[in-house]
Amino acid sequence: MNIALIAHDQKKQDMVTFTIEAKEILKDHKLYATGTTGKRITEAANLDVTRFLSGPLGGDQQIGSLVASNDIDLVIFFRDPLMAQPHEPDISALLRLCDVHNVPAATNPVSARVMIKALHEGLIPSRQDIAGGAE
Ligand SMILES: O=C(CO)COP(=O)(O)O
Repeated sequence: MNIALIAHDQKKQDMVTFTIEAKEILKDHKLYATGTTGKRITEAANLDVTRFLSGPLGGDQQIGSLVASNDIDLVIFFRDPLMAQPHEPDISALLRLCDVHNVPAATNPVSARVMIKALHEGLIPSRQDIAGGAE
């Protein structure tokens, strides 16, 4: 399965903690991340991550494009709800695409833990299996 991992600066430590905790599950999947988030995950959890641009430079949009083309099965995006981001439209667009294409998205650590458990138990459908259904 293809998993996108994204975290705003004040949430990056939460993402590092989450990925270390979920490493045994995450290592069997293909991981994608925005630039700095991916770097932190690779350094801290030693997981293989395909990195895109940093969020403010277009990374959210790059991941959004994968969501739109049915190439992402799960998005874990720890947003900072207390700080305005210069690329707010990109953030909203990415989460909007998750809803358009019915892709599960977790935006905080508790929902991410629930989601990763569901993934491990086979409860999250592969986009490739249902591709075409979202038109
Ligand atoms: O800004 C982001 C998501 O909106 C994350 O980008 P970075 O992972 O490069 O910090």
